[in-house]
Amino acid sequence: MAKPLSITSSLPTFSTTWRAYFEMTKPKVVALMLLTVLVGMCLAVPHAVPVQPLLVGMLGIAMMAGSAAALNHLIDRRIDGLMARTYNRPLPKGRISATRALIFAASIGSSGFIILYLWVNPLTAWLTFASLIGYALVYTAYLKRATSQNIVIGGLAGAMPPLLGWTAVTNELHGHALLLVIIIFTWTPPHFWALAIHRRTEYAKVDIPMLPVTHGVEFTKTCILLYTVLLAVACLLPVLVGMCGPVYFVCSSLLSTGFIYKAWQLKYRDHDGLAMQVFRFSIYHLMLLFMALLLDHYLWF
Ligand code: HEM
Ligand SMILES: CC(C)=CCC/C(C)=C/CC/C(C)=C/COP(=O)(O)OP(=O)(O)O
Repeated sequence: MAKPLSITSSLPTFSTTWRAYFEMTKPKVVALMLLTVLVGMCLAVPHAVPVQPLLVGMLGIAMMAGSAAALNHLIDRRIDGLMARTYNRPLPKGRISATRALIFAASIGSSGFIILYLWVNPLTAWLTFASLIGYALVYTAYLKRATSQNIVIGGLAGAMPPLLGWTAVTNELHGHALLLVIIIFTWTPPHFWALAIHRRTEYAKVDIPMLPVTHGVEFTKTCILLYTVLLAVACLLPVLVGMCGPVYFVCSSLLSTGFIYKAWQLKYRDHDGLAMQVFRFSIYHLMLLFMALLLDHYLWF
């Protein structure tokens, strides 16, 4: 017997709509960014971080990063709808309209800016705003479609969070914070190009000039390997300037060795699945590296 037709089951509930908005903020990416913000805050002062910049700063930066991510969903809705990895996102699936997405991004972005400006400091508010523009407009709307170096240049916006954490607490720029930015900046290409190798046919289909599409898989694998070596050098800089001690040195050396080994395997051992292994490894690498910075800081002082 045919099942009775349910009208209500196809209507969006409060919880599915809420989940769709949440999904647009790229919560897992923003969560890892917030860890790097926290580390920037903790390393900025030898004592405990004051509660106000800690909580309010994290909230404001999270809101503006979430807004940048929602704008990325809005700008990319057409190509997202054509790629297997992204076709199910709220905008291409019609779970949220473009107007509502824009209102959502503008609301959380402007609220985040006001929170940072009034209750943290204007320097952090403006730097976070620059990161938002860098990711949502410069990278997404322009670089992504214009050059195979899109994520190298655009990666600067995603690398900013530890500096934002630092300025939230001190209200000034410092060379040590820039070293943390350099680490994420050199980490981004191997992080993303590994995924881009795996998804190259989809990027080619929508005419996005990602490196494996424009320069081929072998060249991209070589670049990934070179960037993991560059990243290993960048990871040593905090030790060389006396910012970090032996705990960080040991942990970061192990992580660098692991990442170079994975990238080496990707280049010289041809087997399916290695690219995604490198991508997943990159996420654990960054998370553990920043946890090591934190551990070292509190054991060192
Ligand atoms: C321009 C720079 C970056 C690009 C192009 C990029 C690209 C990507 C892409 C395409 C994914 C999606 C993978 C999927 O849907 O399965 C992803 C996942 C991820 N990225 Fe990045 N990324 C960048 C920077 C960053 C930064 C700075 C962080 C953190 C500090 C980060 C953390 C993550 C995490 C945690 C995931 C996994 C998310 C999940 O499992 O849902 N990424 N990245
Ligand atoms: C204010 C501030 C700190 C801003 C940072 C914003 C932010 C969330 C950056 C994340 C970088 C990222 C996930 C890029 C992927 O975009 P993509 O379009 O290449 O990937 P996609 O196809 O998965 O959307």
